[in-house]
Amino acid sequence: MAQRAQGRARALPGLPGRPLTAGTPDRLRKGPTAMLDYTGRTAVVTGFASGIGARTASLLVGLGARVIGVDRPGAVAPAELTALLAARIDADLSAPAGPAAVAERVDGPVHLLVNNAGVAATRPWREVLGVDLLAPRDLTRLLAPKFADAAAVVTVASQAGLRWRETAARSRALLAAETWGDAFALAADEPDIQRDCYAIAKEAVIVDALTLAAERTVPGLRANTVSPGTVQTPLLADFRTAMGNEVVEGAAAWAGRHATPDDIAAAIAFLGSDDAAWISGVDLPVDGGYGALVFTMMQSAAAEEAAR
Ligand SMILES: NC(=O)c1ccc[n+]([C@@H]2O[C@H](COP(=O)([O-])OP(=O)(O)OC[C@H]3O[C@@H](n4cnc5c(N)ncnc54)[C@H](O)[C@@H]3O)[C@@H](O)[C@H]2O)c1
Repeated sequence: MAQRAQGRARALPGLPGRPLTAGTPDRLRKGPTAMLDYTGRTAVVTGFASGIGARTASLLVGLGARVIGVDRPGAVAPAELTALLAARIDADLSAPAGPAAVAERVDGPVHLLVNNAGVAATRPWREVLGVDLLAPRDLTRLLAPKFADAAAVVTVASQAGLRWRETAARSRALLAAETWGDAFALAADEPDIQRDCYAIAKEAVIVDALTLAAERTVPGLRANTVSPGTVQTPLLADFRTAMGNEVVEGAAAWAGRHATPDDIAAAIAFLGSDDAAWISGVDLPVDGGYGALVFTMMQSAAAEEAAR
C-alpha cells in the first residue's frame, strides 16, 4: 500500500503557502504494516475542491481509498485531484435537495463519509445553517443504506463550536427539526442563532455526532468530529471578515502558525480508519493546543471570580 501511495505522489496546484500533493505524507509511510490502510475502502468527501477537503481527498487516495468527491456545481477543483477521484458529484449542499442527490448518486458500500463542506458567517445565515449543519445531518442519515457494515463519519466542526456542552439543548432543538423550513423557522425567532449561525452550526454537528454514537441511530456507524482552529485555506479570508483579523491572528500568534490543511486531513484520516475502530462520539480539537489554553484561562477566571 505504501508503495502504491508513493507511486501516486505528485505535485498538484498549490494551496496558499504549500503545494498540494496527492499521496501520503512521509510520516505516515511505514511499510506493509502501516496504519491508516484504506485499501478497498470507499470514502465520500464533501467540499473536496478546496482547502481541507482537497487535502483530505488526496491523502485518502494516497492511503488506498476510492474517493468520491462532492462539491457545488461550478466549484473549480485542481484537475490533477479530480483525475484521482473515482467520481465527482456536483451538488449544492445549501438546499435539502443537495444531500438527497448525493445519497442517490453515490455508489456504495461507503466506508467513510467526510462531511467537510462549509461556509463562514459572511454568507446569509440560512446558507450557513444549511451547508454547515443540516446538510451533514441529512447526508449522514440518507447514506445509511449504503454504508458498509463498519463505517465511519467524520464531520469537520470548529473551535468556534467549543461551547457545545453548554448549548446542547439548543443544538438538539435544531437537530430535531424535521424539515429545513422547520429549522429556519426556529432560527427566525432567535436573533442569537442568526448572529452566531456559524458557531451554532458547529456546536450542533458535534452534538449530532455524539448522539449518533450514543443512540446508534445508524447501526455500525462510528461518528466523530474534528474541530480545527484557524487553517490556512481560502475560507480564512472570510473568517477575517466575519470575526475580525485580531481574533483570527490571536490564536495563530499564540500557537506560532495557522494549521495547514495537512494537519486536519491527517486527523480525519485517522478517525475514519480502522485504527480508530474503538473511537466514537469524540470531538477531536486540532488546534495546536489553543482550546486547552482557552479552557485553562476560563478556569482561572472562574476561580478568581469565586475568590472575590
Ligand atoms: N479554514 C479554517 O480556518 C477553518 C477552521 C475551522 C473549521 N473549518 C471548517 O473546515 C471545513 C472546510 O473548510 P476550508 O477551510 O477547507 O474552506 P474552503 O473554502 O477552502 O473549502 C470549503 C469547500 O466547501 C465547498 N462548499 C461550500 N458551499 C458548498 C455548497 N453549498 N455545496 C457544496 N459544497 C460547498 C466549497 O466549494 C469548498 O470546496 C468547513 O466545514 C469549515 O467550516 C475551517
